[in-house]
Amino acid sequence: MHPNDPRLKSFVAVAPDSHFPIQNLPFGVFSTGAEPTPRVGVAIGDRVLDLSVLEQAGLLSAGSRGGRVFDQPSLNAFMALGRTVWRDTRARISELLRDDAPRLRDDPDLRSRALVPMTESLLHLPVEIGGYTDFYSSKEHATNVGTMFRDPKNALLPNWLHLPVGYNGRASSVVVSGTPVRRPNGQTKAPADEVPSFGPCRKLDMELETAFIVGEGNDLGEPVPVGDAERRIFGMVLMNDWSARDIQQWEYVPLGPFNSKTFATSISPWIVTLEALEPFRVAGPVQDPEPLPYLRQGGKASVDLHLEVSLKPEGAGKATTVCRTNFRHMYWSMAQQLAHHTVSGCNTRIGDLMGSGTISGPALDSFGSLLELTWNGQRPITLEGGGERSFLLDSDEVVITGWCQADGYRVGFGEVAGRIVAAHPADVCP
Ligand SMILES: O=C(O)/C=C/C(=O)CC(=O)CC(=O)O
Ligand SMILES: [Ca+2]
Ligand SMILES: [Mg+2]
Repeated sequence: MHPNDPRLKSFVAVAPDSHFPIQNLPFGVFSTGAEPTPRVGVAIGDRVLDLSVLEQAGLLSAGSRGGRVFDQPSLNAFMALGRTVWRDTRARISELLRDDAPRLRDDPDLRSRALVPMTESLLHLPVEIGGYTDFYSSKEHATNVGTMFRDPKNALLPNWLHLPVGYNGRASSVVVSGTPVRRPNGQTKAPADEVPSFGPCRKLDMELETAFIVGEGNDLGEPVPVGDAERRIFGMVLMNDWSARDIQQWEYVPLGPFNSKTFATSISPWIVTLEALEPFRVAGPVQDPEPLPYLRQGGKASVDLHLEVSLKPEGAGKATTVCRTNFRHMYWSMAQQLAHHTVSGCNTRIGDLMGSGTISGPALDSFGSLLELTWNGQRPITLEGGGERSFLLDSDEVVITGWCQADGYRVGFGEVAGRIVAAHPADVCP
């Protein structure tokens, strides 16, 4: 049976609302208190399947030609083996986890070493990220920000419908879910101020995004054709592109965001493979005007991926869901983003992270940032259990989650979470 077959069941118990049924099998890097060396695992129900244990037991042969690939602190070595190996490995893992497969199921010693409770696992950044690019591919988001930051009458800039706008971000500050996020200090200047001042960001925001991870790079000078782009994508994660709006608004002209987005970018720890997302592929929005030939892509360019953002102040009994939306609203696809990124001859490398851009939908509660949800602070959000928010306060926690819904199970991403910690005192900063 194909590993995406809805009839598959695992001998590992999987709750119906779990994000990690046997049809998913996302890859990540984890460690435990008992074995603190990070290694590669796959999520199944509330367990992590330790691929380094299976590899050592001779049950996985992915790295047979290139040494051990799962006994590694990142997925880069495994990704380097190429797409056929990614697919064969996922199929092999699926076989080993099936409820009718005795090899792992009936070996209590191997099972206890290979299946680790997720609650006992520390999840790490799954890949070594050499480069990080962030796109700007939601038409609704670009229209909203253009309206607030620039000219409501010309909210969408003239290039926007012709190319997937993006900028080169900062790979060094990409962190895994759960890492605290320190409020940045920086320069700001409100329109009424005569000169800029220095201090903690007062408009700290989140951005709901997904990102894809390049699994096969391209050589310098060799663009990736749009039709060849998807087979190079290993998989997707959830991403929160934390943004300091007051710093951004002053600094971004004319080269784009700089310090306002480099203090942290959080990603979810499990990489959901493009293969697992295959059953949920859908067409994206109609593109009018038709893009130039190098960006033309037919077929199911998008994914029906439900997304939610919640906000929880420290000590609050309950989180408030502030956004519900769907990845399928995105105007520019991942393949178009990669084709455009490389059309100049720019090379990409295994492990490069490509952010989708903030994912906003058409409805008022489907906007993917507080900037849009509160309309730059003019319409604060009411929190469950009292209080309101325009932008993030210290100790607030933001959690992004997302899943594809099948009949009776979910192929999900887990979550990406981050809590805000107070800025360093501005007077001790240089
Ligand atoms: O329109 C602007 O000036 C800025 C927009 C953003 O901050 C969004 C950005 O980081 C790209 C995105 O996430 O869509
Ligand atoms: Ca962004
Ligand atoms: Mg960032």
